[in-house]
Amino acid sequence: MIFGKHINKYYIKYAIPLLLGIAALLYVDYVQVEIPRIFADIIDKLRSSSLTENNLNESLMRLVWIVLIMGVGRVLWRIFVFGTARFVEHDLRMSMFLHAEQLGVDFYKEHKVGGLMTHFINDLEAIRQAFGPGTLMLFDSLFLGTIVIIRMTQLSAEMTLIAVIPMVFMGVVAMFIIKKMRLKYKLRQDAFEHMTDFTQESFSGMNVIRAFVKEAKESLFFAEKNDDFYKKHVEFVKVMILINIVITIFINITILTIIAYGAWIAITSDFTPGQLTEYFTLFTTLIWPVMALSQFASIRSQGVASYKRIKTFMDAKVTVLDSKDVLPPQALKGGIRFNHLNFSYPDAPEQKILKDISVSIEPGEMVGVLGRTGSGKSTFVDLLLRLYNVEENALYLDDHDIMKLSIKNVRDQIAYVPQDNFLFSDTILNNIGFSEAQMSEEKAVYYAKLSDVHDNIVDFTHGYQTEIGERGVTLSGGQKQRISIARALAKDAPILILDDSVSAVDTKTEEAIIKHLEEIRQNKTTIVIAHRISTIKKMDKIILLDQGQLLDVGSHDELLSRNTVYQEMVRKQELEHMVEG
Ligand SMILES: Nc1ncnc2c1ncn2[C@@H]1O[C@H](COP(=O)(O)OP(=O)(O)OP(=O)(O)O)[C@@H](O)[C@H]1O
Repeated sequence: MIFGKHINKYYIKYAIPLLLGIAALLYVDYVQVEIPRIFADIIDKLRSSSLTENNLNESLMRLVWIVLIMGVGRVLWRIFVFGTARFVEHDLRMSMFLHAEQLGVDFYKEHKVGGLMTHFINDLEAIRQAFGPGTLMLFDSLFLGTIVIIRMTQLSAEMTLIAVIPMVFMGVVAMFIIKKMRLKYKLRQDAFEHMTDFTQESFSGMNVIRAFVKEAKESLFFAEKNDDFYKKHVEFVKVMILINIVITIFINITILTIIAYGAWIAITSDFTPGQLTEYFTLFTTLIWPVMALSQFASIRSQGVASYKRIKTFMDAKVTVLDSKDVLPPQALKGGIRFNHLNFSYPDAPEQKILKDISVSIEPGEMVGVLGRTGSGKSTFVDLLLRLYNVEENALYLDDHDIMKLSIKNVRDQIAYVPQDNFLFSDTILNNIGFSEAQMSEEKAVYYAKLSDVHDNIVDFTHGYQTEIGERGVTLSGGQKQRISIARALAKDAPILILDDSVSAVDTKTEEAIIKHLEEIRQNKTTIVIAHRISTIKKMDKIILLDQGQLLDVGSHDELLSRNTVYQEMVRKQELEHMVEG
């Protein structure tokens, strides 16, 4: 059993199956205690030669019934308690994923993917164990332990006192060890997280490692993390073993005491051999609740440590949220206005990335964004996607302050080709059709042709059904870029943003794509970040950024006639072009 604000709701949601499971468990415990009594009865009747065939059959029938009830009961509590724990794990994983989708770019900058994966695998498993087997062990040990002790006390209060005193000592010692175990488990999980982080990053950067011939160095680093995890794991296991040793020692001491004391009272009093047998059987039945209690403590301490880690993740603040006075969904025409906008990234508030930007883009305009590397071009478009919060009245979509529009509303109206051209490990068709539930191949072909990638796709053996990524083909940088463009075009949104998205294609392909954009994006706003002036030369407007400042806005001819920085850029690129021949 484990409690916490992210878990408590599941006790209510799954109260019925949980209660049914616990009821089945308690009933099994209740009938189970009857077994020693039946054996004692048979033994005593045998000793006094009063056992008849009828008596024996009756006792055997009772035993059969008890075994049957226990069998059915055990299946029931497995289904209800363990099954519920699986549902809880499933639901919690779902809400963790939903939360992960809400968390902002700043969170993913701070937390590594490998570590987050540990929450979704190991920590959830520890919580499931605490919720399912943990709950079962707690109820089982408390209820079975109590009824066994009551029955043992009825048989011999003195002997029960002797049996229970070591158990109490054992409980106290175990409590100290369990506290230590919780700490060791946390250290083990942290070490595991570091190892997973490192592994994930090494796999992602395998080509860089190979290119720099750094396999040996990486192996050494990995060995360090692996050794650390091994040590932490062994330390944790040592404490687990210690607790088992303590329990075993105390139980054996108690068994020895009971045998000696039981034999003595059997000789000196009217305690019958049947009663002594029942007492021993009850005591052996008591071993399970004691073991279960210690296992419960171990499972729970792991569950609590894992829950704390998951809680930190679940409590991570979603910083980009809809404002309280959010407007109802608006159909946007594609007008954009920056109004003296200043922007700093949340993790570096002192460093101004965009400074006093004021510029307007009319609906349907095709706009190029140009600037040296690091001048703030990606930041400029990221703000349009509402990936970050901006000051009020600093950025407008049509006539609406972006901060007053719902995030969904904003993002629904924008199609985006990211700089890294991320594609999913799925078919090409599903990648192009990402904005729709199920895009027809015909439609995907239309957009692939516009992005000049159709001919490449049909060359693959499985065409549009070709799997991309780990399980499928590896695409070239240019192919990836063009599939990303097709995916964005297929969304057919009022605003389209291409963040340096034609850099990996040759000039001819680039020209073809831009021409297609001009044709199909009439009356829809298109923003293209580029490094090559040739990409944006013919656009309605070019926004020139430099060190986060808006240097100039105008057509190619206007900028060429008045802006020295632009003139210099044109001159340099013409020279490069000539050198490339
Ligand atoms: N998440 C972030 N946190 C802090 N600073 C950032 C973050 N992302 C970018 N920056 C900084 O903001 C500045 C502008 O970056 P941005 O990516 O917008 O430039 P860019 O013009 O698109 O560059 P490039 O042409 O190389 O893509 C850079 O100095 C960069 O280091």
